[in-house]
Amino acid sequence: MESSNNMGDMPVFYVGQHESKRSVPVSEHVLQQAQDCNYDMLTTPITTSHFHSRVLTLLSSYQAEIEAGTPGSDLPMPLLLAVTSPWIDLASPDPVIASLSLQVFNQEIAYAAFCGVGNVIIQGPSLHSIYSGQGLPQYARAIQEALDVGPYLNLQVLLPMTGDPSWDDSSAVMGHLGPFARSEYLQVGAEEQRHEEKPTLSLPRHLPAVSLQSRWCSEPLRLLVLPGSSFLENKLGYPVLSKPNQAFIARCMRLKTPPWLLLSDVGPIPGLNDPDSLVPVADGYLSASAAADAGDIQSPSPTPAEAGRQQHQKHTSKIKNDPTPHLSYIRYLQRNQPPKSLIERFGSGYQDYLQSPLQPLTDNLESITYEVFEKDPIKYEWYERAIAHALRDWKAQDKSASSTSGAVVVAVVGAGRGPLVTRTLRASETTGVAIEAWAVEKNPNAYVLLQRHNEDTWKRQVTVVKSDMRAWKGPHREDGTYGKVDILVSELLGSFADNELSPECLDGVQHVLNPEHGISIPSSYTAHLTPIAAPRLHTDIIHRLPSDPQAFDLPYVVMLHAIDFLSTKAAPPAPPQDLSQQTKSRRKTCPPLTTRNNLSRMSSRPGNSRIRFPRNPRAIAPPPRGQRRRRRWGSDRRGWRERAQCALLADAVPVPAQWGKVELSTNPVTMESKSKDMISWFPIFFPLKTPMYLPDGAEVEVSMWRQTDDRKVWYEWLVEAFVELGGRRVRLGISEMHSSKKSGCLM
Ligand SMILES: C[S@@+](CC[C@H](N)C(=O)[O-])C[C@H]1O[C@@H](n2cnc3c(N)ncnc32)[C@H](O)[C@@H]1O
Repeated sequence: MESSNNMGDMPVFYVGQHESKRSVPVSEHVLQQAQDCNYDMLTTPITTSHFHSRVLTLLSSYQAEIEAGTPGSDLPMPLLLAVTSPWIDLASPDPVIASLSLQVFNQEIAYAAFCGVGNVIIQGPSLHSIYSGQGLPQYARAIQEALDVGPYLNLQVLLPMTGDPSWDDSSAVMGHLGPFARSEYLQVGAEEQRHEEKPTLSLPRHLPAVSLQSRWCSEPLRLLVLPGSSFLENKLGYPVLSKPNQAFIARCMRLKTPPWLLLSDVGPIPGLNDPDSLVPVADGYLSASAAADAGDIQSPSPTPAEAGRQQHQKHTSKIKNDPTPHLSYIRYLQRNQPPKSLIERFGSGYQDYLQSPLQPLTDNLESITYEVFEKDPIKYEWYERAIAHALRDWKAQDKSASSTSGAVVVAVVGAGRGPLVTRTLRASETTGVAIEAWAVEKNPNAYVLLQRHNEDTWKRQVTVVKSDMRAWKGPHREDGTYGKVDILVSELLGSFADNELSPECLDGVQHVLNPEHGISIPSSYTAHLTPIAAPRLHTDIIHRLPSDPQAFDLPYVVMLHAIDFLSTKAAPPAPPQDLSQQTKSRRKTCPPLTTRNNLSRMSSRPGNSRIRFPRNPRAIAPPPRGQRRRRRWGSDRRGWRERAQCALLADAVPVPAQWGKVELSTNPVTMESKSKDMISWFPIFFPLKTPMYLPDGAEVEVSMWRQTDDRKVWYEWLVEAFVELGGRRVRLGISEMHSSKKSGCLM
């Protein structure tokens, strides 16, 4: 499809067409017509209506036989030589219906596999079986069996977006086997509920709460079904989607693997009866009025009669010239997606991509890695501001400097290829405060570049030292003594504040700091932690297990994307921090936390931390070093009676560094306001081998240890879940103890 936009920066929509009662077999001609209309995919039923009638006849004669006499347990089940459809009920509590459905299903799968079909869409379990749990295991078993029958098939299970039957827009499938289940197998109340069950699933006309939408975005969503009933009509009678539905689609389309869109029951493929007719291509170029939002999005979903009337009106309205108005609208949405942001463009290859944390202390980074760091459009700018701020303060407060010349001594420790040195020199120039600049780097290859920069760019204003900062004695003076440093600039903040071992490194260089006025930039930093659901990441790690049995015992650096925050309750504001205290110590224990997203702060000090995620978040003072800290969080109430999928413990960190008023943050709650577009750090993700299921409102308690021995540093983590029952706190589950000792960071 041509476009005036740069399509490389736009999400791509793959749109298919589905007719639940497709009468015409999908021939080459049909495919050709669909392609001409600008559809990317087409569904084809594996069964025919003739087959469906045969199964129903078979079932009724079998049931008549049962009524006529008592069937022996050895009576053979109806034998089927057939294929399947959405009218089977794999999760039926009635063994006859379940068995019949399974036979039909297996035939369908086997035939699809034989035909070499790649993707099979399977009706999910009914809402009743989801709610009651009845039949779900046998449904899961059937899917497992299907995977064995067709190991190369992609099975796509259709599920309702919400468990509330009022959201469910679909009409009951004629001849569905479910209602034939015998009453003795149904749980009390199930019969009454069953008429509400809608065996199709789709984007409802009115979306559920944002928290539930987020949950779906964290799932491996492959297909988004847009039934005709999810569309509204605007003033001109054109089908359009409500604003929330547009927003949800836009959000899904920005996922690393965006789902395909399936337009369901929005009319037939046009022009099939007239091979010579010219079918207009749905290219998405709609007039503003044709694509204008509908005014009344509160109107209920149409009844079948309403839907029929609407269908009729469509044919008589202005849109009759567009035989595929729904497709035209979706293509219009595609054309009008906002271009990708800076972070989306930079991070497109990194989204949900698990990486082992770098170890810049043991490994010598390559030039290309430094190059990636240096692409950050914010970090270096903010450092320069902070350094300028510190220099101005120095002058304003008339503090004595550590150099013999009176210049303020600034040392960049861990200088890499030198971007912070350049920024330091620039800050000195703009503030007019003279400095004596030092650059310390242990990577011998980066050291070569630093020397070259000093010759070519910095006009020999910098003294470059090749040394581990822990072994550096400070600025070497002509008389053979070692001086002190006034401002120590470092950038050793890993994803969890210290996976680059900044505590160890910075502890080892503290002795060079001017004891009276010396300051560190950053002056402090804080790690945050929050429980998340990340089913895609979990699956990814499972796939690594055959080649890496320790795959669950490793924290991963990852640009989190398709995840869901499990606790998003508001918490009381944090008490003010004493920044003057923080200027001397770069690692204050964290203040009590509280943010909109309940990200819990952790100190990056070595030692143990125990964090609970409370039902009603409370501020809790940090404990003395080495002791446990307790915090709790509650999982959100989502109005979804099922349990939350899994509580993978979580990252997060963003390590906000703070100098004066300058802060960097990768905390999702504050990053926009503090350092929008910063791309330097991704969070770290602590996986759980066995995901924990959390009912609404459960409490998650996290214990985390930062362990060290003489050689390395590693983490250990464990998660517990609790619920309150009759006023008592009951443990629901506990994870394995995970430990990254085997792949710890070498000191
Ligand atoms: C994350 S990189 C930052 C580099 C540079 N400041 C930048 O922003 O591009 C950290 C640097 O610190 C260096 N480094 C790490 N530990 C060190 C240590 N103990 N002594 C000296 N340099 C160290 C690494 O070699 C690496 O060049």
